[in-house]
Amino acid sequence: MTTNRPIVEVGNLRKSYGGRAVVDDLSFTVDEGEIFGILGPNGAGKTTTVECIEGLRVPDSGLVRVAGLDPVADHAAVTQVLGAQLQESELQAKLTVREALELYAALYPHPADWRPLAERLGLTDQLTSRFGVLSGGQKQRLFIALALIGNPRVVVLDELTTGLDPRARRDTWEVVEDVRARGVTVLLVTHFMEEAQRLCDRIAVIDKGKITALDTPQGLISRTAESTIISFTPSAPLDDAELAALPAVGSIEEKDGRITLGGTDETVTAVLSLLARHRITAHQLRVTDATLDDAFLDLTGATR
Ligand SMILES: Nc1ncnc2c1ncn2[C@@H]1O[C@H](COP(=O)(O)OP(=O)(O)OP(=O)(O)O)[C@@H](O)[C@H]1O
Repeated sequence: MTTNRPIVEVGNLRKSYGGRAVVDDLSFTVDEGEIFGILGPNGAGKTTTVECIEGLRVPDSGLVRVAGLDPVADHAAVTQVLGAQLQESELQAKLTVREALELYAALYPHPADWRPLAERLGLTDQLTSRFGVLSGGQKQRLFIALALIGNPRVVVLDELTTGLDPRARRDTWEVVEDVRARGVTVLLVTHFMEEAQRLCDRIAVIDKGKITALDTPQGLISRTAESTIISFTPSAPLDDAELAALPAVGSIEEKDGRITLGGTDETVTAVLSLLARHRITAHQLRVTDATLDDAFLDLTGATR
């Protein structure tokens, strides 16, 4: 449940390297209790943006606030409200899960009790295991536990499920949903559309350092020119020109007698009346929504 009160504010953020703007005038806010996604192609500036929010990089200009604090000037205070996922190289292989939890809990004045946290993240059986022998999924669970151990109000998860198998990825999603259900705001950087579509309340799509769209997953999908895909096998041949003349038709493909059209809801009605007019039956008629994948490719100008 979001509160519509911004807990993260980014205004006209700029960061350049070697004279090249990698974050170019970014502005957005994240509401308390929200799962906010940042999507974008490689090198788009996602990590640079979240590291400015974490106070790990100093912006060239612009404003960043986390719970009203400046992540650079008030860095110590920000680390008390913001939990960030560690990178793998930041934990020693010989450290056990229990030692890591105790070590990180000691860094905070009011840490969460690590035992229920470990239990919730399914780490209880691994407490005596050394970090170096954990599976990818177990390591990610530990990183989430360590990001949450200081009882943060905001947690930043950057490429959380990269390298995980589908089962571990789904388990991790449930953990993220559970974190949010406890009122923690989640800032999620991801390359996985399914992950963004399932988890995020809103998504900022970043390309070449700029926001190209900011909306709910469904809102982003409905911006694509072809929000609906219609496919069917007609009982008799259909004239391509007649199909192309239908309202809002984008792409038309024909393979082995099966026709696939990209369009909108309006196109579906028009296809059905065209078929009825010609007394043609549509076998195996399928109407599906475009996915966030399609929207992402449209919004970042990438090719399918
Ligand atoms: N410290 C640095 N010095 C020079 N260039 C940098 C530095 N950090 C990032 N960059 C460049 O800034 C651009 C944005 O990098 P960033 O890591 O923010 O992208 P990203 O969107 O997180 O990419 P990815 O999805 O590949 O992780 C890249 O071209 C990168 O090479």
